[in-house]
Amino acid sequence: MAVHIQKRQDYISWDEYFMGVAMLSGMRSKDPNSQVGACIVSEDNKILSMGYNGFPKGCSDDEFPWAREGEPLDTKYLYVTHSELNAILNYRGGSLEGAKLYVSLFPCNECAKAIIQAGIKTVIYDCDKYEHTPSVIASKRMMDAAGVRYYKYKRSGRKIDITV
Ligand SMILES: O=c1[nH]c(=O)n([C@H]2C[C@H](O)[C@@H](COP(=O)(O)O)O2)cc1CO
Ligand SMILES: [Zn+2]
Repeated sequence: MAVHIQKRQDYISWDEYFMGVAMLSGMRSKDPNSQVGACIVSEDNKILSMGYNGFPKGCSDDEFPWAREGEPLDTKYLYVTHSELNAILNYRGGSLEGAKLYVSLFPCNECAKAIIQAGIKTVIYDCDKYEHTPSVIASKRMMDAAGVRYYKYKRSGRKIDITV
């Protein structure tokens, strides 16, 4: 008689998988203060794109500034591309209509515009450390108006350990 072998039970969930991929992408960031990662997923759970915050192509990580304070031209803010925008721009396959975005930090107002216009319908975020800033308040206002759903990722507490 055939022996029935049960499937593994401790496999990671879709949410752990996609937020894990977003966080892993963020580990590529050179930003000394905030490493942000994003992962765009189709409605049927296929990964479409990933991104992290960094300077645009050709703009050297060693020459452009990483400072948070000082003259505007001497800070990172005028130069850095956010993880969500990078993930949207990295996708060359066509439409993102109806897609989901996993991101380790709540999207700012500029990313919210790109998310809405790209047709992304759901945002799953981890940290919301800038929730009281005008940028994030405006972001939520726009996503509410545009019908983009957003919800906080529920951390499972599972430690995902990969040795590479
Ligand atoms: O949605 C976002 N996505 C994103 O990639 N970022 C990036 C831009 C900067 O490199 C960094 C924020 O820097 P800081 O926390 O030091 O202000 O995170 C920042 C936001 C703001 O919410
Ligand atoms: Zn942004």
